[in-house]
Amino acid sequence: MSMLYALPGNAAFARAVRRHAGWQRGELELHRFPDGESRVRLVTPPHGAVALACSLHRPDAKLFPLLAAANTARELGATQVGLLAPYLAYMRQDQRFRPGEAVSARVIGGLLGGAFDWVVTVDPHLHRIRDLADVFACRTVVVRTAPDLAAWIGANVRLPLLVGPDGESAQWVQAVADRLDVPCVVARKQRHGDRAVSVRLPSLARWRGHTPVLLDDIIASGQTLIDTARGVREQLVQPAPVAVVVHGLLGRKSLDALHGAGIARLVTTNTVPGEVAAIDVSARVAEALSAIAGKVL
Ligand SMILES: O=P(O)(O)OC[C@H]1O[C@@H](O)[C@H](O)[C@@H]1O
Repeated sequence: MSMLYALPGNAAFARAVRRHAGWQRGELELHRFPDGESRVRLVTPPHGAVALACSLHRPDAKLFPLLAAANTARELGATQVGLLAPYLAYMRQDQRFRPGEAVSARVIGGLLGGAFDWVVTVDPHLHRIRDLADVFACRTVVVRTAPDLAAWIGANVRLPLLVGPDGESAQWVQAVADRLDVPCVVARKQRHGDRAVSVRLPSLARWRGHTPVLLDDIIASGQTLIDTARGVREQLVQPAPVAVVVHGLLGRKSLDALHGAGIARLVTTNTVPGEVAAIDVSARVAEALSAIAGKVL
């Protein structure tokens, strides 16, 4: 029997995955003490293969409970302990940008790779580090969302022109464009700070009448897509752009700013819960989970 426990905030995604995979629900309780420490309890005794579901948006406070739960599952007899992290944090800090900086992608890979037998995640931000296996000591499985993004665009957007805001987005843009057989362009981005970017687009003149679809892997402050939308609208006044993103790490303020920048509609997958998380990737995540757990057994 395989069991899936959800860390707080992950219940809906875990439920959907369990339904597809036929895994049993494990109940997990998390208590925060007044001093900020936490206590984890696996209310349902673990047995067989165990997975913990925890999307690692705003990761720092989630990491201790996650490691404590993994350790406890193992101590109490789980035959394998895996992590289902629909969003994997810290992949963007993949080099020492300034002397003395931590390469956080390697730190998180070492930490989670040492605690879990395997990790299943969705479209991690792999750029300079090409393969999760280069930073994780355990097995890793990457679920690609291109089929889901393509299906949503195909069903909801008339005459799409895919627009990637920077070179890093090219891998996602190309994969979706190939599936839909639609045109795509990729802009150039310069980052000046956490919330300051400038995006330079190629000429879009030949795509008049197409609906621009801004496509990216992550939306955090929203500035990348805001600046891309501004550039697109200068060239293609109508129809207004839509934005399709894998991981929505944004709050209400950024959402308002995106609509203010003229983005008609923004959708993300449900790797991070939120009001625009309309593209459900739980079925293929469930498939990956069962496949890796089956291999390890
Ligand atoms: O501009 P915000 O939304 O803050 O950050 C998201 C961008 O930062 C990049 O690493 C991502 O690939 C995405 O293009």
